[in-house]
Amino acid sequence: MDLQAIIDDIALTLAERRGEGKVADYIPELAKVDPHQFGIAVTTVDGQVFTVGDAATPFSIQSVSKVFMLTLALGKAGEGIWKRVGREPSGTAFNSIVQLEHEHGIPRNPFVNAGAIVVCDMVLAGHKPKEAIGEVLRFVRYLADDETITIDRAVAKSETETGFRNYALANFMRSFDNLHHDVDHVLGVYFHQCALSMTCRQLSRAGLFLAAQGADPISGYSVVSPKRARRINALMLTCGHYDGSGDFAYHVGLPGKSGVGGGILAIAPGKASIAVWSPGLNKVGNSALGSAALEMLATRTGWSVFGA
Ligand SMILES: NC(=O)CC[C@H](N)C(=O)O
Repeated sequence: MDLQAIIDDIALTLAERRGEGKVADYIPELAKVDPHQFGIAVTTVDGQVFTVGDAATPFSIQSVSKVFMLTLALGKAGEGIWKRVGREPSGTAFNSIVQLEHEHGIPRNPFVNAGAIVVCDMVLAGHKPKEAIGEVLRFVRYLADDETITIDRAVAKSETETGFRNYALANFMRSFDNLHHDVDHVLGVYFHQCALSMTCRQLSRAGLFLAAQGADPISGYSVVSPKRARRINALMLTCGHYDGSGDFAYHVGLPGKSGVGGGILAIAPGKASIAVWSPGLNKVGNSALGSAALEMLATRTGWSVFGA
């Protein structure tokens, strides 16, 4: 299979649709991003990397970071985390507050904002916010084997100034005792993790352990157990695209996690880790062209967890 030819052709086919969708303008800093950008990076489990388009341009990974935070929290607190956050698809928007009241401050899953905020609270345990942010950055640099990855302070500041809904979610959960630290501290960690700035190439490399039973096939280091990798993939498949998760599974058939920066990390277990980026979002807040590109890639490679 000629992966380079496949992604070259996908980029060419989608060229005329560049700019489709709407950038996430509720975060002022993200509203400035040129919507015509588009990139794909595929890192295979045997260590080859294929890229096309703007795969070397850093972008705000936003909620894709929730996969790495969940991995960290599971490492720290183990399966005990599931007492404070669920594992079911939400069927609601990523920043929805309605379910939280019915479900007594326990978010549906770790990938909606409320769930990710609880996960931040877990990672914060025993740390000052700065140390927790440092831990996240170190972890992602380690996974991507790239010390140049940074957090975009302007994006973190922009969200701190305008993240009213996230403050509402956090305060609400605090009232149910499902946050154990200061709301400002927890959100400080949350906004900085969302502001991680990475290229498609770095992101696909960072996700590779999930395609390889939890061990980095390039360095040989174990990141998580095979069972844990399988479970994180299961959550990405069922919850990684919010109320678009069913649609993504139907069209792409791979575990995936999206972010409002327009990035998507998709995992083809046993095959490859794929990052796509295009800032224009569809109605549910997932990259419009990124989703289309992944559907084409999954179709042409036969990479689907539901059979070729
Ligand atoms: N879906 C997303 O990427 C949302 C993340 C964003 N930082 C927010 O909290 O709204």
